Amino acid sequence: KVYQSFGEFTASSTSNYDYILVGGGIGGSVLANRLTEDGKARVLLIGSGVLSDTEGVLNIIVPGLFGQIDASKFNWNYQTTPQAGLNNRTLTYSRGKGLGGSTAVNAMIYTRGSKDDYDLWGKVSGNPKRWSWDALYPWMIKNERWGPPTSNRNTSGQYDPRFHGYAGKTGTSLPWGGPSDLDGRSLKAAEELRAHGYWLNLEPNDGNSIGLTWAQWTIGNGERSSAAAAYLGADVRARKNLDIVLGAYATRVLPVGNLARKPLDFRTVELGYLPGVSNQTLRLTAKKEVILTAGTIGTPHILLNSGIGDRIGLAQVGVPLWHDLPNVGKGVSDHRLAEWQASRTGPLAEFGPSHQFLFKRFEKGLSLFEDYSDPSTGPTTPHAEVVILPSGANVNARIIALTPRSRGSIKIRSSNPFDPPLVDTGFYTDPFDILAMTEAIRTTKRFFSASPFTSPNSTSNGPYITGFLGPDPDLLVKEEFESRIRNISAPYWHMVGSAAMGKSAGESVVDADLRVWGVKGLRVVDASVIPYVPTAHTQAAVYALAERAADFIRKTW
Ligand SMILES: Cc1cc2nc3c(=O)[nH]c(=O)nc-3n(C[C@H](O)[C@H](O)[C@H](O)COP(=O)(O)OP(=O)(O)OC[C@H]3O[C@@H](n4cnc5c(N)ncnc54)[C@H](O)[C@@H]3O)c2cc1C
Repeated sequence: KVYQSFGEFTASSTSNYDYILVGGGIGGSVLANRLTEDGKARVLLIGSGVLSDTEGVLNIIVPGLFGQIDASKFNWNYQTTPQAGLNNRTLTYSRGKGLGGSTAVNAMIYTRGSKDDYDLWGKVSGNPKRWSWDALYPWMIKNERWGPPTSNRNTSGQYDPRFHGYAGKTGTSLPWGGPSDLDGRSLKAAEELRAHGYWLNLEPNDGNSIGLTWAQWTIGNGERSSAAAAYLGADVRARKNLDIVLGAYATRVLPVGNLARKPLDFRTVELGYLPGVSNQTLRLTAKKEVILTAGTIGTPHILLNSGIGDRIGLAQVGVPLWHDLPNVGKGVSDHRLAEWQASRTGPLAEFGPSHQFLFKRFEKGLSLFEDYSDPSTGPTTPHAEVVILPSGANVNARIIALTPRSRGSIKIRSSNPFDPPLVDTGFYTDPFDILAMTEAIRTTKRFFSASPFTSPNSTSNGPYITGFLGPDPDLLVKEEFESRIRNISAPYWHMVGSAAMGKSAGESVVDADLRVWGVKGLRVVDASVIPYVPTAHTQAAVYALAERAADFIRKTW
């Protein structure tokens, strides 16, 4: 049953659930579906925020209306702390609030990342049989339902059908339109620059994403395939063993049973409304376990509010300590994005999403590697991504530095669980990262300097690219260039690692089974357990992780 309000739920609730899932994003939606599909376990999924059902909301469903989603309803709109690395700017940090979580508001780009990214999870967790590219690949396939774009255009030569799933839940497809004039030039430019490490990569999602690729999207049958749309359809909502409560906010998890006996057993969840609505709270205890699925910001926020975290940090804000776990909320990593533009001539006909992305690995001899070790996870891993986006008279390049060394944190500001957390992205606090962004911009500049863009005959009016508008590291003095980069850089909302998996409590928050170290009854299944940000947009990795986790959680019980 779906309870549309917390009030409706509190009137009839019982503690009759095997699993309580806290947060309705990817982790919550996937687990709610998979843990109830055999009809045996009873599951409660706690949706979040207020008015959180995303079903039937046109601006969410129609991919082209992405820019018009009501952020006041469906986004937490966290504010970061002033960022020293961004000239002390404070930024809004987006996280989805409705059912489907961030997949209801995200940009729908479908990229899995590199084989080496996933193999690192295996190394740091000590369990490569569970966490590695090869171990997770079947779960990527299980998640995916690939289909043609609704324009039914010819897409041959734009992907490799061997690397996709066709019977899963999340709809994926190539872009509706294309190839455009710009796409054709990009293909020729990649070919021309082969000796410099650019080429066409037929399939970006086969474990090696390096090259110019056709964009893939989590769009199925022309609609956004959010986690809620894909995993919580009418048939799933109708299951007798699944309850979904919307408009509830998890404040804390609490221990049950003998509080003098360690490890403490954290199977109780405390729920409330967001402040200003009601003071009513409700406590529910799961029979088997509580699974935090509240995302990279929500999950450490709940853990810290519960007294699970760094004892010194908790004492500073007056939260009683239940369990000292120093790494909660620490060591988060995220991509930084710079918008860079070139002006263009030629047809302006198509305004819409990008058709192509460029993933580039930096060449070995670059001077930045003389001073800094390479943080990339291995040879299949790119350092930079360029989302190529025609926009009126310009070509926008969304440039993403994919291998950050800087780390940020999620902390709590007070002992009031309703207070928003302190979100510190830590951008550009490690000097490598600004050099990496500089190189990423040079990568973009070189690409757009290829003859298909710049030769006098490339369009009837002259060159297609007529000039670079973005800050140019080869024209500006270093200080000015870097200051401009710090002014224009923004997060790409791919934060992970705030409750990272690892081999011990001294270095991580959860074990390879995603159980919180040192306590019982509590697991985390969301982006916060991913130890280092993959060199990709993160949703595909979280879907694979959640599918994998659903399977072993079910088998454990
Ligand atoms: C604006 C934006 C654009 C993005 N674009 C892309 C993209 O194009 N491609 C891509 O691959 N990735 C993209 N991402 C990232 C991707 O969507 C996330 O990595 C992914 O959704 C993370 O999944 P999650 O389950 O960990 O958390 P989320 O999807 O964030 O879900 C967490 C859920 O928990 C709920 N919650 C939090 N706190 C509480 C609480 N106290 N009580 C109850 N519920 C709570 C939240 O409301 C939310 O529903 C984007 C993200 C954003 C925000």
